[in-house]
Amino acid sequence: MTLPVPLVAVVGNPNAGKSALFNALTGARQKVGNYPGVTVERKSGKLLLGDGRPVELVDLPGAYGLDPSSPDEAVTRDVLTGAQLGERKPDALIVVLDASNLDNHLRFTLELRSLDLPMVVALNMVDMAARDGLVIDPAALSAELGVPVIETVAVRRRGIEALREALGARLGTTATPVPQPESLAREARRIAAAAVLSEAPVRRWTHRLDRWLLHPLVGPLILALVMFTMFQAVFAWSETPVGWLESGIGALGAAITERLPDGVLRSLLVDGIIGGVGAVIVFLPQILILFLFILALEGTGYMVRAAFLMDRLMSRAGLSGRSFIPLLSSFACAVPGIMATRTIDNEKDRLTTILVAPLMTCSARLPVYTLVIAAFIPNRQVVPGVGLQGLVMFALYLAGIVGALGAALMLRRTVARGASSFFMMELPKYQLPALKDVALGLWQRAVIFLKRAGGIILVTTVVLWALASFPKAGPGEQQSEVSIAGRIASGIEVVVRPIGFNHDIALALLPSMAAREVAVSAIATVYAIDQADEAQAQQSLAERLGKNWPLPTALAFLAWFVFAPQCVSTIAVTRRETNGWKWPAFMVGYLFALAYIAAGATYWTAVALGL
Ligand SMILES: Nc1nc2c(ncn2[C@@H]2O[C@H](COP(=O)(O)OP(=O)(O)OP(=O)(O)O)[C@@H](O)[C@H]2O)c(=O)[nH]1
Ligand SMILES: [Mg+2]
Repeated sequence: MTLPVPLVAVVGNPNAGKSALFNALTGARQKVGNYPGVTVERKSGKLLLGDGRPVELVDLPGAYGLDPSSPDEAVTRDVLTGAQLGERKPDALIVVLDASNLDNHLRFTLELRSLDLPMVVALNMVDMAARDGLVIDPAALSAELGVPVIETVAVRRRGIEALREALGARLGTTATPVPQPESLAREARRIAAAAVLSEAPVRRWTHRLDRWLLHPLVGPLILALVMFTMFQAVFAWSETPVGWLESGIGALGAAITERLPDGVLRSLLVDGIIGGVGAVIVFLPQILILFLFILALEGTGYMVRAAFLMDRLMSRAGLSGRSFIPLLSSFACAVPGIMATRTIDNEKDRLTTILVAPLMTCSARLPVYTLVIAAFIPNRQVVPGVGLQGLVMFALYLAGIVGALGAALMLRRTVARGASSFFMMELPKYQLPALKDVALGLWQRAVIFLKRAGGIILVTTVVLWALASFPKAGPGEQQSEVSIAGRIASGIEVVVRPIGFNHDIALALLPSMAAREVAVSAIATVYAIDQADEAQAQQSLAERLGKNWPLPTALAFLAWFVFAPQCVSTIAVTRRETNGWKWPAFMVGYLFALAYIAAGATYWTAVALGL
């Protein structure tokens, strides 16, 4: 009977280059199977040491530590502790580290040391590190860790021979037990710092910044502060350009009114197109300011950090960090956001992300929020530098995010039950955003917005204008009551009356299914058609709203727009991405229910508070 050959496991963080190293060491002598009872692949191969001794090498799934957060990681832990069915306990380890990610990867190495198995460290990807201006001293690292450290470039087969030799020398020896440090992360950082000979300034900067920006407590606070500043700026910086646009559009309407005789054509142009579409176009500066922030933050490398910070929170809601980018793009529009979920390979993760994406506040809601806020929330400072209006806007965005996390949590427990996957992202270096990229991004945003205004918003507004203009009101009748649109609105009003909505809102709800901004253009158009006298025509839309709507109604309207699935394109793309009507129907149902409840609760709370 022959003794089994020694078993050596290749371990390390995901993407450290384990498989590349495994391939370089074993060549074509590989066997692929499955661990019994789980769908995790077992890849093993034969390796001949320098003296001809054979060794069986096994390529383990990447892991961040011995505390598993996925089935793959559980297999890694079980193999290492000898608990895995169908595997014997390894006799030695090859620990693979990504040199350019040293402090992160060393954490796992330190944890592995507690297994008391002989080990050899492969300091892999030194080519990438060198490219980034990072030089590491393997001898210093070896002295700190108390194990041999070999520099490798797995994909170029560099260091493979040295690694084989070191393994041969190590195999059969016993590891000296080392006490576990109190904090793995701190010890990993200390060792990494001791082993780094030189670092390009940008890497050093990145590390220093990340110490604060990714700090478990300070990091989220800074993120909240950044978002908060963004919404303050949306109001504070836009005042002047919005004023210009408003007076330009006003002047255009006045000029046409002067030149055309009173009639259907003039009403179409002035009340329908200029009044309606113009009411939406004035929000261009705000949208551009919002995207200026988003694009600049992306350009600096901060957005990925934001995703990293959100990952922990999202995993508690049953979403993975992979959902962050789709959800982030949903702040622009849910349609590209939902399409971006294709990168999520876990079906349940993907479905959950699609279903909650519409809760992220898309830029089409911005005009609605801004209009109502401008009309009802006084423009005063809560504390110096912090405006109340920006604060309310921040709260509305936050409500969407909290709603999404809550909904994800519910969905994960019910219709989208299943394990979620874990995801670790590469953090890029910080840099100044490229001016050209930001400018180009803003330009694209402006074009998208104006195309919407000239396309779907224009068409819907004109249709609404027609429905709101005919039949003509007789003496003593209100046009907005007797017109076709008015009658439809009166029907809808019955349903939405209990949550505090009025006739104006009821009228805006249906056309704003085409595009959310139409809520603004619809109200503007109906007011324009309805205006009884010159004095009213002089008032801005916000002023008129402020006079006509009770505050609880306005707040309920805002709450509605946080949750309502008010957009047919989103429903259509959901149908396409989920291959059927089941999930879009479900989405529309639960979001309308949520919106109705939120608006009702807001209204009745506001009424009870005597607002
Ligand atoms: N430049 C460079 N690239 C490498 C090196 N080693 C691996 N890579 C590349 O890094 C990527 C990840 O390598 P893998 O070998 O798949 O990493 P892994 O550790 O097996 O990853 P998981 O199995 O997902 O945990 C691949 O694209 C490799 O080609 C290296 O030394 N230098
Ligand atoms: Mg691998």
